[in-house]
Amino acid sequence: MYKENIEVMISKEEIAHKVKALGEEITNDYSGSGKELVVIGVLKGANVFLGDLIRQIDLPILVDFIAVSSYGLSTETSGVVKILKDLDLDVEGKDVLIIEDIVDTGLTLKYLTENFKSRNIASMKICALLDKPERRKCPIDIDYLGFEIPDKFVVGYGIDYAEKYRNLPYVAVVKS
Ligand SMILES: O=P(O)(O)OC[C@H]1O[C@H](OP(=O)(O)OP(=O)(O)O)[C@H](O)[C@@H]1O
Ligand code: HPA
Ligand SMILES: [Mg+2]
Repeated sequence: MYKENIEVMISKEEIAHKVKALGEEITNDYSGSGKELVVIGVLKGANVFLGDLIRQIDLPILVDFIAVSSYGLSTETSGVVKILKDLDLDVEGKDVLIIEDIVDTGLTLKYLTENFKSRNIASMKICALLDKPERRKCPIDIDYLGFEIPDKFVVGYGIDYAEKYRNLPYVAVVKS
């Protein structure tokens, strides 16, 4: 049974309630901005969160995705080495909202925010479902946050362990 060593941390009902609230907040904040809002999901993990969240955003938005490789802290560099899948859309002059599933060390978002700033965007905000502040290696301002969680390895709702568990409808802890 593939779910024998996991324990639910955040239920699908809690997630749904939070996603609705985040969508309403984002809708209110960007209403009447006059610029196109581009919602960018960070693959693979943010795909589920983005899919639910955009249906709670009642605005004319564009959607795109980006994927980066990361090998964590095993080197002296930022830990994020390259873009595996770049954006399809031109974001110059656009309002960009980055959608992440989880912010851990912050290295992925540090790399991405610096990369997007080099593309002459109009503005950039970050929306993350989960935040693990205890793990942070570089400061990241999260504008729209779902849940702050302790330093535990989580899976589900798009988030994986060795590419497994992304399909779980809730966020769970992998029991050691
Ligand atoms: O804050 P950080 O320490 O950078 O960690 C957070 C990032 O790591 C995970 O993605 P991963 O690179 O494992 O790829 P995936 O989204 O395809 O699972 C997660 O989905 C975040 O994108
Ligand atoms: N789970 C899965 N992937 C991750 C996590 C986590 O808790 N933190 C950073 N990447
Ligand atoms: Mg990811």
